[in-house]
Amino acid sequence: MQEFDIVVIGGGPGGLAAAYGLHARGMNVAVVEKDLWGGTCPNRGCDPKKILMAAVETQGRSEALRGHGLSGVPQLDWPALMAAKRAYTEKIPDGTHNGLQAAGIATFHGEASFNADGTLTVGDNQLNAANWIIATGQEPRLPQIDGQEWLRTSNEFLDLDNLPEDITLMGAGYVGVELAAIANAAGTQVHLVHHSDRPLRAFDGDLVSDLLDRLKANGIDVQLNTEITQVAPADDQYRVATADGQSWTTGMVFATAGRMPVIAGLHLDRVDVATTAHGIKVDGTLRTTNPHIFALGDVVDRPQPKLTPVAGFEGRYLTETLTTCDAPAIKYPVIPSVVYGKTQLAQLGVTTTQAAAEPAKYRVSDLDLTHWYSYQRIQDPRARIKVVIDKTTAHIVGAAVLSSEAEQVINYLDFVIQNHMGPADISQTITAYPTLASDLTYFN
Ligand SMILES: Cc1cc2nc3c(=O)[nH]c(=O)nc-3n(C[C@H](O)[C@H](O)[C@H](O)COP(=O)(O)OP(=O)(O)OC[C@H]3O[C@@H](n4cnc5c(N)ncnc54)[C@H](O)[C@@H]3O)c2cc1C
Ligand SMILES: NC(=O)c1ccc[n+]([C@@H]2O[C@H](COP(=O)([O-])OP(=O)(O)OC[C@H]3O[C@@H](n4cnc5c(N)ncnc54)[C@H](O)[C@@H]3O)[C@@H](O)[C@H]2O)c1
Repeated sequence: MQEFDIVVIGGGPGGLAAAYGLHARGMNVAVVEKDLWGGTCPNRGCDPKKILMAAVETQGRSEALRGHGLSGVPQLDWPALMAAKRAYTEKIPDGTHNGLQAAGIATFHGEASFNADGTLTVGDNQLNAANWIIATGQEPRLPQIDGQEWLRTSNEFLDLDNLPEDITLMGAGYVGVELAAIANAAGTQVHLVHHSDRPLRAFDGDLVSDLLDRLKANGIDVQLNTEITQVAPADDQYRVATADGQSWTTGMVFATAGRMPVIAGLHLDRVDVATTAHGIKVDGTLRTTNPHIFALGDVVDRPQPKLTPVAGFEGRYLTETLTTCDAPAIKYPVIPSVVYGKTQLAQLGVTTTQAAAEPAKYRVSDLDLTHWYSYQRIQDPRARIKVVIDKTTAHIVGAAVLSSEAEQVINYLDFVIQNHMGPADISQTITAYPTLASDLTYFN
């Protein structure tokens, strides 16, 4: 039996933030990882996706300027792009593992599973700890359809040697919309199929509608209110059938219908850790129903979006709380979410839906930015922002942004909101002109 102060299960961004923080505070820490050191984000999530997106964004910017000073459109070279992605991702697992070892954090590779006496088995190793942190993340959910075994996921998409000429994506959430944008830019015919009339529910409805219009304008076959019921092999392709009687042949079908918590192999029932369909139940201090077991990151059932910076924030929170007495409950700052692509959709703080429900408290200004100088300069085909302002304080408290630059604008507004500023405060600052930051003065 090997004894530790803390054992962290899961070597992704959340688990690693906690492990490094607790080790720096003098704790004897071990991390267990069953698959790739570094977890989803750098191996098969945010980072590889954003490497592919660099080519997508550049193509989008060039397309927009065609006839306005540029001619031709750069084409994606998939094998070269995949080589660039792999040059980054292939170093992640060893680099992460070496970093932990160099820091003096114990590492175990294998699937962690709790025993009835509260200890942990990892392969031939038995571990015991004063406290435990579960940071096992999420994995793709495969819808229960006829032919489920033929469905691929984002894991495979982000490592394809060759992209088929035609693909079908089942679900238009974050993953579905982003993979659609990548494949579309690479010249593939994309069918983006969503079962309801309202994808990306957490985002502003008008802006989602604008985004879907952009995807359609780029040639993506967006099908709403469409349920795929069957996928079957057809020669070297697949035949897709829907509940409303449609069918088509496609090169590959990807399940982009959501992700689910990775808890199956942990045997949480043996240590009285309660779960829901959305993940592990925790209280305000990220403590599970077992007082010595904490959970953080994607595997937790909580309303905050499941994103890398949120997992890292929770890791840093546990670093503080597990080394202090009477820690206060976790308090999240505003959390920006971005769906990436040639056109990006971003969201932060009080939503336009919340604002509409409390008209006495909030007002929303809806600005079409398409003809503003910043967007005309780059010929952005669609740019729009909705800013939520608290009527009492005149502070900006929320925003929804659609444009090829939304990721930048939402981060500026993040600082504005964190610093309790409104248009009057912004007008007292001087930013470089003409830039996206100098536009902030006009968002009132
Ligand atoms: C395609 C895609 C794109 C994304 N893009 C973005 C983005 O642009 N921005 C963003 O902020 N977020 C993005 N995300 C989400 C982001 O990847 C996650 O929020 C983040 O990785 C969560 O970190 P985590 O540490 O909670 O879990 P993970 O990173 O999933 O790490 C959990 C680790 O635990 C390990 N594990 C599981 N069970 C066990 C066990 N029993 N024993 C030992 N180890 C175990 C797993 O192998 C895994 O390595 C994306 C996700 C996907 C899938
Ligand atoms: N840019 C980013 O920050 C980014 C990118 C990718 C993933 N993520 C994170 O990963 C999480 C998971 O993303 P996701 O896209 O897998 O899930 P998601 O929940 O965002 O979207 C899945 C969508 O598929 C729909 N769906 C479910 N079953 C379906 C079916 N049978 N047919 C068609 N549609 C169906 C759901 O209604 C949902 O709208 C996100 O919530 C986000 O936190 C973030």
